[in-house]
Amino acid sequence: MSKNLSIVNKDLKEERDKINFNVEEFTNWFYGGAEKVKEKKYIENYFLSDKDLNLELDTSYLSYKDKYEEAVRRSIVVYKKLYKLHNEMGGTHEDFVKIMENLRFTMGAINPEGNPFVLHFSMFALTIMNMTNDEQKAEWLPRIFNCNILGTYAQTELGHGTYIQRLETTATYDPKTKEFTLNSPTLTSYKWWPGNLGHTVDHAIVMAQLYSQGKCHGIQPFIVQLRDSETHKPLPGIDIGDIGNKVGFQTVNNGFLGFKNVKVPYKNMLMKNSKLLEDGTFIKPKNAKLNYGTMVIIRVHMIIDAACRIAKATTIALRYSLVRRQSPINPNEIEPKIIEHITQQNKIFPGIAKAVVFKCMADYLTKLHLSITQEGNTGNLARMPELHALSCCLKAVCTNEDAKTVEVCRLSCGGHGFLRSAGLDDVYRNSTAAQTYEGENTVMLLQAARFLIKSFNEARNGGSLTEGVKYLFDFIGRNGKREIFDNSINGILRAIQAAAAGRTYIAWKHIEDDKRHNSIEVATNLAGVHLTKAAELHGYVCLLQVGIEEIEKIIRNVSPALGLVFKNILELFAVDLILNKIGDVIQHVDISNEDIEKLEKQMETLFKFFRTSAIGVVDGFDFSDPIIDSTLGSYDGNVYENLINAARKSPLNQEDVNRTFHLYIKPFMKSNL
Ligand SMILES: CCCCC/C=C/C/C=C\C/C=C\CC/C=C/C(=O)SCCNC(=O)CCNC(=O)[C@H](O)C(C)(C)COP(=O)(O)OP(=O)(O)OC[C@H]1O[C@@H](n2cnc3c(N)ncnc32)[C@H](O)[C@@H]1OP(=O)(O)O
Ligand SMILES: Cc1cc2nc3c(=O)[nH]c(=O)nc-3n(C[C@H](O)[C@H](O)[C@H](O)COP(=O)(O)OP(=O)(O)OC[C@H]3O[C@@H](n4cnc5c(N)ncnc54)[C@H](O)[C@@H]3O)c2cc1C
Repeated sequence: MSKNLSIVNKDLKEERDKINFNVEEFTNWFYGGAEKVKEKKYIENYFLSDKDLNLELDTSYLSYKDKYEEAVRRSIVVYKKLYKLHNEMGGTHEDFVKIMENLRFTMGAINPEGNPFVLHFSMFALTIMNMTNDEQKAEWLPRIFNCNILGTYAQTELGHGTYIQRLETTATYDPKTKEFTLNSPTLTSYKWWPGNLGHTVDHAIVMAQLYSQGKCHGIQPFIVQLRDSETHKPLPGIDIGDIGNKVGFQTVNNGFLGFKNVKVPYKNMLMKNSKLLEDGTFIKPKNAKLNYGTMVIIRVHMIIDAACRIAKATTIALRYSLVRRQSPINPNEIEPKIIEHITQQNKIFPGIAKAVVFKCMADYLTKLHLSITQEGNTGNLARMPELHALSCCLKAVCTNEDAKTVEVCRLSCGGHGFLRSAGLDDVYRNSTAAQTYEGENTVMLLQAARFLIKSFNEARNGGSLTEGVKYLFDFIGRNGKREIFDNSINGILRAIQAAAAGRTYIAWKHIEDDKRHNSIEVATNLAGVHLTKAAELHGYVCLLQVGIEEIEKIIRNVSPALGLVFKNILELFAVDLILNKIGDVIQHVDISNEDIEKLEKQMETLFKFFRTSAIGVVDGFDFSDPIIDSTLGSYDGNVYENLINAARKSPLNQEDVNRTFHLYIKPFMKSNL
């Protein structure tokens, strides 16, 4: 960790002196090994030490346009260095991936309001890598990786983001000219939202309804050039621009795009899945949802992003809570560190546990995605629905928890948490954006619920279930009897499983009852609230189940002292979860008031143990000061010095008297109204 060289606040030093495990060992786990930590530090320092970035400039005070221009300038500095480093490292694909993984953190520090090139290296490149045939790969990939072209992923339209079957952009094929003609037939068919589209990129993957031989063949991806390679002027027929100010992501350059008779060559339709013969004959893919593959990959990646945002927010909140003193607990004693207030522990400690469990889930899901993709490459698509359901469910649950936790961290910093310099606002804005992009979270939960209902029917009919939903058998096997609660970690898991299965049953029954008077679709809509609750509970089941399995493995491989910390973290996650979901649990589990009181007591005991480890864990997340970028969360804990120094940098403080005094205030004060 690049630690601040200033003297560490004595309260924080005292906390660190009490840490009873090896923080570095935790860091090595979080980043996947000592070698990876070394790489991360090297890469971080390699980029952040570059004076050309001019990181001294606080971009939050700039205008909208200046912010964008500075973000582009900084990104180019970074990407030039990226290619230099890539060559130095050996220039392999793995080297590139290593740098990009580490840039995830570094880019946030360089462009706190978003990266105007993020889609090029993510959704644009991934779609071309995964949805093209060999010829197309050979044509496009070198140009993408050399940045000779810059691209984005243009799917969402003004009228439709969720129900992508109804996208309106058309691509009509003419076998005589071997070209597609792209059109935006209505205002609502304008592309709207794609990141980096407004003024940055010159190409896009455009999702459009394919028309050939007089028939519509559904949405297909096309590579479309939007701007001239020399002048960057929009090409004929292209109406393009920035969508304007947003809640966050100010420098991501989200854009709009309309087409009027834009010609695209035959070879630009991505042909790995669906195929169009030159004469216009359409050949269906093995599974129509293969064209949704890029969204699945990104949803999987979003779990680690959520874990990192929570890790960052809890690092800020905890460090601040260990140096901030307020309100004596015993009237005659000195004011304690605010972390001594148990409510403050309740705000921050479960968040730290979530970061760890989400990281376990991200690792698990990444491996699952890899194995299901490998199966897919051999033509076996059987597990695609399972992966889709799981990635939708966890994308929703983890980003919802993320936004909630980051906001609680902000509240836990009191007034100072509301300052931009506290560093929580950009984290929150990114968290809340993630609840919407890549599939709105309610919609994602409903997709997961479809899988749950199908699995429930399968279980009722004695069919087979995938591993993650086998708990539905237990529910059906109990035949209406409630699960008996036992206060162990596996007992908590069984209780959450019973709640998830019970809620799935309620939703299923709701649909079955309504089906008598309504279509299945209407009945499903009427059961929507139950369905989303069931999917959410299922997400928690997955998190706890994977958390238990992964943490048991970790405990076997780390020192006993760190093992105890992991055990503590897992229990914190589990007890916090069951207490938060107690209403659902009571409905389906035989749990007494005494059991609940015991859980509440257990939480207090867990807090007591975690009180000494917490600072070690957040230090172990290893966010360097430039990455944490927070007056309240810096390693040295000198929050008051940081706050006043940051305030002094406000543009208003660069002069004693602002011109508005003479222009408006003084005349107003002298006017006697
Ligand atoms: C501190 C460090 C922090 C670092 C953080 C870093 C920062 C982050 C930085 C940047 C982020 C930057 C940019 C964000 C970019 C954002 C991009 C986007 O948002 S792109 C647009 C995304 N759009 C969506 O996600 C659309 C959501 N809608 C859908 O996915 C589908 O329309 C929906 C809802 C799934 C429905 O599809 P539809 O075709 O209508 O399906 P049906 O209802 O007919 O049928 C559903 C059946 O299809 C199955 N299905 C659906 N999808 C899949 C799939 N992908 N795989 C397999 N199967 C699928 C589904 O299960 C149904 O099957 P059954 O009928 O039940 O059998
Ligand atoms: C920051 C950001 C970046 C983005 N980047 C990109 C990008 O790079 N490329 C791109 O193509 N798109 C991008 N998007 C678009 C994004 O993917 C969509 O906004 C998102 O998928 C939600 O779709 P929508 O806007 O149509 O919402 P809507 O579907 O209109 O949602 C509005 C409300 O209707 C509800 N609703 C809709 N359908 C259902 C249903 N079936 N059942 C129950 N409730 C329903 C939703 O739950 C929600 O409450 C971005 C969006 C944001 C905010």
